[in-house]
Amino acid sequence: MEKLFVQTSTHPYFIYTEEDIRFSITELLPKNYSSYFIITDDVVAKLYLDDCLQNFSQDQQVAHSIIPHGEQTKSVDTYYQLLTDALSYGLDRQSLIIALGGGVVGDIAGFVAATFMRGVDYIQMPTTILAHDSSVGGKVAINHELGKNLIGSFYPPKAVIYDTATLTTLAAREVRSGYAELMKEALIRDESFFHDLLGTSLAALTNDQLVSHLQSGMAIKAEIVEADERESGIRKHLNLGHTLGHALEAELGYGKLTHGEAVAIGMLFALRVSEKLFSINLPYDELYNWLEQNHYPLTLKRLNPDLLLRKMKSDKKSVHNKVHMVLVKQIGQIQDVEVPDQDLALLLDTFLRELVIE
Ligand SMILES: NC(=O)c1ccc[n+]([C@@H]2O[C@H](COP(=O)([O-])OP(=O)(O)OC[C@H]3O[C@@H](n4cnc5c(N)ncnc54)[C@H](O)[C@@H]3O)[C@@H](O)[C@H]2O)c1
Ligand SMILES: O=C(O)C(=O)C[C@@H](O)[C@H](O)[C@H](O)COP(=O)(O)O
Ligand SMILES: [Zn+2]
Repeated sequence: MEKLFVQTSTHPYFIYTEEDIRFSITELLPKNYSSYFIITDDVVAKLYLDDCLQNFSQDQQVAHSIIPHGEQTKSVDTYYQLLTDALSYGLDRQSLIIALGGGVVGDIAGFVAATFMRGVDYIQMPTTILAHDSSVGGKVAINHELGKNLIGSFYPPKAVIYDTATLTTLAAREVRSGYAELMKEALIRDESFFHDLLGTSLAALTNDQLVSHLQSGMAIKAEIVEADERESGIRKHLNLGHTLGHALEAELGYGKLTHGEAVAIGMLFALRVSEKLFSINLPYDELYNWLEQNHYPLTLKRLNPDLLLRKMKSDKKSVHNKVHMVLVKQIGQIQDVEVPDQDLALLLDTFLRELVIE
């Protein structure tokens, strides 16, 4: 079993990664809890809920709630429903919440844990490639119509239990989505990882490749969140591609693009802006070609740039209503830069012309 340690301001935790580890949850928990509340979505429930329930004996109190799959579920309504469920199941402060699913389940279940009775323990059981990122670091949130993850908290889990066997059932689109965040981690920290990914065909991905990429990605993520848990400095680097990415997700309607697809377009934009503002050349074409060869959607319907800009300003990195973008000086060298409105409008307009179809 692979074990990665993460220190936080409140407690340390481990990320356990292994095939079929979903059958050994209770051995990895820090203590016995008064009750267990599994939160999952309808797709994951059909595949893996029974396997998780098998971990518990008859005399343990275990409840579960199944939420609809997809980004639209990361809403205040679902959040409220989950709190109601937790209350009606009789959860108390010694209960454990188990987030079984992708980033949507992880983010909303984590936010329920952060706020139920002012905070109860929870663990992450990621089941998507993308959730190698979302399950680590304790950012938990729900969306607002006006922007992504605008209601949330920093609330680290007590453990991350990552069963890589569950990734075999992912749709190709979700594999792509997860690889966008791996590409992001490579761009911000590790040039050889970046070239390794550029040489990877997602259609021909082997299990060994996947596991090695996940280990590299999680090591980068863990190192950054340990150094800057609450995003006052270098954690912003993990937001590469997200300023435009999140704006696209909200403006197009949650779930139209997957998070990773939106971040992929956002990373291309961040590279273009970096090239212009720093007068340098970056591997834009290499990234674009890799995304195209792996069938990422790289065209967009016509969007109102003013509305998109407004959404970019609702990003949590904005200060005094000015957009801040995470930019690339060279692979592994990242800078958070305030981009003046006029420059941004011009750069966005040019960029969108390359991508927009009628
Ligand atoms: N907290 C963070 O640090 C952080 C980091 C990155 C992304 N996120 C958030 O994560 C979310 C995206 O996460 P995601 O891409 O995992 O999306 P998701 O949770 O919606 O999962 C994608 C789809 O795959 C299905 N699925 C999940 N596991 C499966 C499996 N093993 N087999 C088959 N189908 C499976 C789900 O039902 C869903 O339909 C976004 O809301 C994003 O904002 C958060
Ligand atoms: O962990 C982080 O920090 C990240 O930025 C990881 C991102 O991949 C993730 O999408 C995160 O939720 C975005 O954070 P936000 O603060 O912009 O909502
Ligand atoms: Zn992300």
